[in-house]
Amino acid sequence: TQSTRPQRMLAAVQKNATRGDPRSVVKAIDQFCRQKEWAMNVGDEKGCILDSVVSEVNPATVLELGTYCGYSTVRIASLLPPHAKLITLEFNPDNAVIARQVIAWAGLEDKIQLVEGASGDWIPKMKEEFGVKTFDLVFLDHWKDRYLPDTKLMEECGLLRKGSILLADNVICPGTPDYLEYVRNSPRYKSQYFKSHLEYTKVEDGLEKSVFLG
Ligand SMILES: C[S@@+](CC[C@H](N)C(=O)[O-])C[C@H]1O[C@@H](n2cnc3c(N)ncnc32)[C@H](O)[C@@H]1O
Ligand SMILES: O=C(c1ccccc1)c1ccc(O)c(O)c1[N+](=O)[O-]
Ligand SMILES: [Mg+2]
Repeated sequence: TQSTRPQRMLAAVQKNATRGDPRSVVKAIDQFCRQKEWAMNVGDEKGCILDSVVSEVNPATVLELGTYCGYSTVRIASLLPPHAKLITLEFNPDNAVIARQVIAWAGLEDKIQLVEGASGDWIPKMKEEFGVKTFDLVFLDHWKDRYLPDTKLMEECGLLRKGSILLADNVICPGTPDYLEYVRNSPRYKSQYFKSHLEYTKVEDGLEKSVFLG
């Protein structure tokens, strides 16, 4: 039977990356996506911006919306301080199966909790299920029409504190116009655009970094 792109991506990781070496996993996936098949990972160019924001925030608690195969999950977790925790949400079970193996290959299982299910269902349960108070950093990279409703939901559930950082992928391509308008015009956020390109292409895209002001 025909394999899927995530399965072929995992095979490339297991073939070309070193177990326990997160950076080699990131490199193997980027090589696969540049040389073999495009895939919707945040990628190497925007990934460098992601790295710089993670390093600057040095978060103890991170929420990622949209795991896919775990590329950005591994990228973020590899930069976290000891005892820091990353919760990543993925509602496609086939993707979750692959992501768990990519995360294991990188040796980052202890820092990452992959939760299978929809963000809208799980965000209201974060406190009771995972003992989370607030998130220091949220990486938004799931379906683009969910960025705004989930941001409002996180506000309502008290998951953001003064200084929490939202980092959103794809604000230009495919685009998240309602989210962008909200974080750029709301008095509750201070927003900044990081111009870049759609992963593995020359098409313009970028990340929007928004600080929650409380
Ligand atoms: C662009 S991919 C994530 C890429 C990943 N962040 C990376 O850079 O490697 C988007 C993923 O979000 C998942 N997704 C979309 N909407 C979701 C939702 N509401 N809750 C949970 N997962 C969702 C999709 O199944 C898909 O795997
Ligand atoms: O929506 C797409 C998409 C649309 C059409 C075909 C393939 C992907 C996409 C493209 C680049 C991204 O970085 C990304 O996060 C997504 N996504 O699905 O969330
Ligand atoms: Mg994306």
